[in-house]
Amino acid sequence: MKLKSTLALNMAKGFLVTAAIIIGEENKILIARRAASKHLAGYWEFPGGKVEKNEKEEDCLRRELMEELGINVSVINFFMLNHHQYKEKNITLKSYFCKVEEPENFCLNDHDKIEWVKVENLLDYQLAPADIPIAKALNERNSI
Ligand SMILES: Nc1nc2c([nH]c(=O)n2[C@H]2C[C@H](O)[C@@H](COP(=O)(O)OP(=O)(O)OP(=O)(O)O)O2)c(=O)[nH]1
Repeated sequence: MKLKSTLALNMAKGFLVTAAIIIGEENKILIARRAASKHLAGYWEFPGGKVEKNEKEEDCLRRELMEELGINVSVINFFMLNHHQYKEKNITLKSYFCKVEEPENFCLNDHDKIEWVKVENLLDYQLAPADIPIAKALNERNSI
């Protein structure tokens, strides 16, 4: 039984996922809470999503942010890569600093809540486990 579950874990599907670290007024960062019925429902994340075949990561971010939140973002630069193994899937999470063009026009299609949060308060939220290293790394920087 143990061998079977270990095998199942090793054979879990892998995905490349992008995450946008969107910096707004007062250097606050946008986080969004995953809606019910999604994997990790109720957890807060940096918006983004799975990279499609032949898609550039920057294009994925722009597409996902438009689909999920109805916003146009400019991708500024890459921040960090981390791997995380969930029970059902492995993800390689690549985060990028982004800027939103019109912060007031949000439309929540995949999330039930968004918040602008100071870097030092990010870890007070129930973040998706893969996002905790990102929040920690942001806290370790002197400025964002
Ligand atoms: N977008 C995003 N996903 C994250 C983060 N942290 C984290 O563990 N994930 C996980 C949750 C999901 O299992 C996976 C991304 O899938 P998704 O459901 O958001 O992406 P998607 O819209 O392209 O996928 P789908 O629902 O259409 O299948 O990565 C994060 O900060 N942002």
